[in-house]
Amino acid sequence: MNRMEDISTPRRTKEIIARHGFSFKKSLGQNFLIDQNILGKIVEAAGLDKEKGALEIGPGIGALTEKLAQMAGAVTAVEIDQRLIPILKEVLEPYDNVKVHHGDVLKVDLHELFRQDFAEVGKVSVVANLPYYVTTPILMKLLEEKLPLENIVVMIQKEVAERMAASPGSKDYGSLSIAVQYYSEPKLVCIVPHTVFIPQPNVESAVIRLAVREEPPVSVEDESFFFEVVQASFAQRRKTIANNLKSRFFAEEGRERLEQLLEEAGLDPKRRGETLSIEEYARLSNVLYEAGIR
Ligand SMILES: C[S@@+](CC[C@H](N)C(=O)[O-])C[C@H]1O[C@@H](n2cnc3c(N)ncnc32)[C@H](O)[C@@H]1O
Repeated sequence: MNRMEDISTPRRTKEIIARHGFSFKKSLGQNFLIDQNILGKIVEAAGLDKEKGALEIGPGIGALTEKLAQMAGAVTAVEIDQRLIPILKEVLEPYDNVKVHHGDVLKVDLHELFRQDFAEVGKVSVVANLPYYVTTPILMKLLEEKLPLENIVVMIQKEVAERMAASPGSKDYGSLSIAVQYYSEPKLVCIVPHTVFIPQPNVESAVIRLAVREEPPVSVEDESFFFEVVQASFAQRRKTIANNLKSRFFAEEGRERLEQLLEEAGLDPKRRGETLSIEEYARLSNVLYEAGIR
């Protein structure tokens, strides 16, 4: 076999897997990419160059890592499956700008990792074909920890991508849309067919790009209270905001006080959580917070 053939070609992927006797673990969300076109779209969406860094979560056998190594100045990949570490070492050997760490990304100190691995580069992107069983915790960790990121380009389950990018009033709009949009500007890059993976997943996939904001789009008195108000407002989607907030915050204060505060925030108590914009949630949480509601 020609050693220069890309890791992601179906032939080379199958050869690497067979030679190492690797078996896929469904529980780790192992669906490897075997399509040059999709890999190209993912890498292009991140806008990498040799001055920039890329953090990959879950490199698998290195299909995407190889493309990142060709485009970025420094690449760091975190892989949970110990069995993949020697394979990655072997296949990525031609690239001297790649570091592979064994670990669970949810437990890794990412600020420390950034200090160690990205000291020499400017902006950093997260680029990954994420394990679908932990997509939301991984993305929320990346966003909440306020890492110095330019953007996050990830392949995820299509429904989750649609929820992240949804606007008020749509059926997909919910607390995940608001959390993601508080920290970033999401944009769907493309929908991806099952055929680009081995093994093929049972769900549809999409690539999404989150342009990380330097500042949130709204000013809130208390971030965690803001997110609590959002969560509470969507607790039961069919209920009005007044009814949802009543159950969560106004057990003692009473309905009248709640309606007074909603009016102060300029909100009709009969509206449902899915119709409120992020600005309206900010106004609402600030009014409640200043009134001493917790
Ligand atoms: C969908 S596969 C993507 C593999 C490869 N990047 C590709 O596109 O072919 C997800 C990868 O994430 C790894 N993984 C799963 N959970 C992880 C975690 N908590 N931390 C780090 N890696 C994880 C899996 O072992 C697997 O290699």
